[in-house]
Amino acid sequence: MASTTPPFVLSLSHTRFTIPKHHTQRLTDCRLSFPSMSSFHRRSDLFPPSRSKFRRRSKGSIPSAYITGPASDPIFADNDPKIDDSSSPGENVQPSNAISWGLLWSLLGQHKLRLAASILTLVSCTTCTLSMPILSGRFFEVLIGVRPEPLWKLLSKVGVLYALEPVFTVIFVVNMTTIWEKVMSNLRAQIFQRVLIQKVEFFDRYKVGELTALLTSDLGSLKDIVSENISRDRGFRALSEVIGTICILFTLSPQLAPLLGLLMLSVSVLVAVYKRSTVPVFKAHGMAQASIADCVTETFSAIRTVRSFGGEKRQMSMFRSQVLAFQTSGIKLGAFKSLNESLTRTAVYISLMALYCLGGSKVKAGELSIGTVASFIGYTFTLTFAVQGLVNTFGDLRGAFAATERINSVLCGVEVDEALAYGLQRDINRKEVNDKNFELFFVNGSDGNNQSLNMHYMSALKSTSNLDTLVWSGDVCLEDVHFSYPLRPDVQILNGLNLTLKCGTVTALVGPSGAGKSTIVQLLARFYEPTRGRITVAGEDVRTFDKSEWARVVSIVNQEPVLFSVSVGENIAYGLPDDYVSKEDIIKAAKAANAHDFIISLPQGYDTLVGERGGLLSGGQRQRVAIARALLKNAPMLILDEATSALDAASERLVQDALNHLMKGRTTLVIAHRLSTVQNAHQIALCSDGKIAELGTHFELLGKKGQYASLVGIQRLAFE
Ligand SMILES: Nc1ncnc2c1ncn2[C@@H]1O[C@H](COP(=O)(O)OP(=O)(O)OP(=O)(O)O)[C@@H](O)[C@H]1O
Repeated sequence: MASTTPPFVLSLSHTRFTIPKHHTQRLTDCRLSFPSMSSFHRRSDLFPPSRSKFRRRSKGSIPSAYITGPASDPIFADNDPKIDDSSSPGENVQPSNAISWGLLWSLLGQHKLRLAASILTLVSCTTCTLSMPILSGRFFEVLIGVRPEPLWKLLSKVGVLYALEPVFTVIFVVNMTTIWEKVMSNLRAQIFQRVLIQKVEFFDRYKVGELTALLTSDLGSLKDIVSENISRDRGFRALSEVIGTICILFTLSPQLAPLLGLLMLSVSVLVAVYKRSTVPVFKAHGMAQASIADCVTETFSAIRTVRSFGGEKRQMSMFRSQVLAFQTSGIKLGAFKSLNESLTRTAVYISLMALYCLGGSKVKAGELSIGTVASFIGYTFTLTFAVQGLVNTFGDLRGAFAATERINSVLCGVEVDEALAYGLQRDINRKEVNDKNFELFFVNGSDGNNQSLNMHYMSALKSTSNLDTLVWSGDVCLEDVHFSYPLRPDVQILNGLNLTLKCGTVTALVGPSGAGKSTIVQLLARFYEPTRGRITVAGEDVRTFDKSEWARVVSIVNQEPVLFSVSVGENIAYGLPDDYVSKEDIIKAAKAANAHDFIISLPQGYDTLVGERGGLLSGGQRQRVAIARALLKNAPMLILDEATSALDAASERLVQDALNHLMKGRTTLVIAHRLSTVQNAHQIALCSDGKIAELGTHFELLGKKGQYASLVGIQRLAFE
């Protein structure tokens, strides 16, 4: 389909941009962080739109289109996921846990050598520790002359143990810390990725603060389970000491050991029963903490609104109640913890008393040597600390389990956006990708924890058509589209909507507030999928393309473009987040977006930081940076959702100029309340009651004297 310049587009034929002949490797060196301007390199191509160059995947690369059902000429890799034709995406998907034992094992499995070293050193330092009471007993026996061993020999053995124990401890702690830090980094990356690939409705459901808490405090308590439990009296060491001590006690005195063993068993049962009752307290504490984070995030992200309404006192009072709730749950938690410790101590004191009474009488009766009782006393103390430490560890474990359950309940898996996850996983798996950027997201032996979810998405691959080509050359059609938002399934927003966005032309979408215009944008952007009907491009259902591929062919500029808190240049370069972008290309894009002049007048030019969400720039400046970003992206389809409505007349003119440039030759959908701004569009669609009620050019619709004509009349009156 031929591309035509809309009549209202200012002629910019004098502006021409060179198209670099070569294509640089896409994704070869993915730039996930934002390098400074000086490190930007050449990108593959640049605006203006040219259908002769398609910078995306070359033929023969990984296929990107799939359909369910039989395929005439399927081109797919053996390891592409398939489902039988009867099941649709999402059907029969078993919720899978974000954190599972399997995943933890795979992550730990990457550190086999270190694990082996840890186990060896754990056994060694426990052996040292547990040998000491035996030597102490012998020491007393040597002193009172019942043991014929030279004192210097005994002392040198003690000296060697004292020297070795700290060395083994250091090796054990260093190895355990290293393993767990690495495992946690992997896990954090996995969870981040898992959140990132959720469907958009997931983000409608959960607040940013809740999601932040998952990745910070909840994963933090999982991290603490090892970092806080590698000291002598905690965790594995405590466990090995308890087991070792009980074994030694049985060897030393089969008569005394059962009593102490029984006492230990009682302690464990008591503690276990007690701990079961504390799970809700841990959960409540975690949730109270998440609420605080939530309140803080909400307050500071809306600080201007808070200021403008004088809402400080209200926010303070909200914060106060969250903090008090956290405090109450913390105190309750503390009480449970301390009670737990006291219980342990009391039980161990009882065992010591039992030892004094029983052991003492056996020594008097000549059935037990004094050295053995002395060793027993030493072991009872070892047990005291070890059992106490174990109970603390169980407490931490409870917290970690509660946190894991929270993470798993939020990320239960059924809301994963498979069309996104699948494409992303394949991009990451591609050989060209710089592995260093993604190594944290890999788990040995599997593609992370999303593999099974993706197995339900697609069946057979139909074509490898270049999506870029399709969008540059074909119409985009909404066919009998029905839609209701997942969080409000009863409210039908679109009701059999049909609309064709002709290739290379401008379609304006107008209509009363709440009619569903922005919803159409969200569907075109594939933030949501239609509940019935379909969206096609050049006749192909868009659902047959993975979403990351789709994202590359659609640019959206809306009323409130979001900038990242990096430099202006880096924000523009975000148009091609996977590519290196040269400074010249950025400047070229900025010039075309009427942004260059204001950018160079900023203190550090293109390196000037724009502040959080671009707050250090004016609305018009933000808008032009967003347009430059879209120009750099050079996507064949463009969506302008009220892109100029928040601007004053001067800014609007500059932005409109830039937009006209951007729209040239692209399939464009413009949403505007001010009808004067869209009257030159190739076609105007009036959306009402979830359908397109009227369609035609400005004059055709005026001639119909329908809803559009009356809207124009109302706006004209308002203007006059
Ligand atoms: N994420 C969401 N979840 C549930 N309902 C939503 C969501 N977003 C929008 N809606 C609802 O969908 C309906 C259509 O909203 P939409 O934003 O598409 O209208 P619009 O025509 O763009 O309105 P306006 O011109 O005022 O921007 C509204 O009733 C709105 O409340």
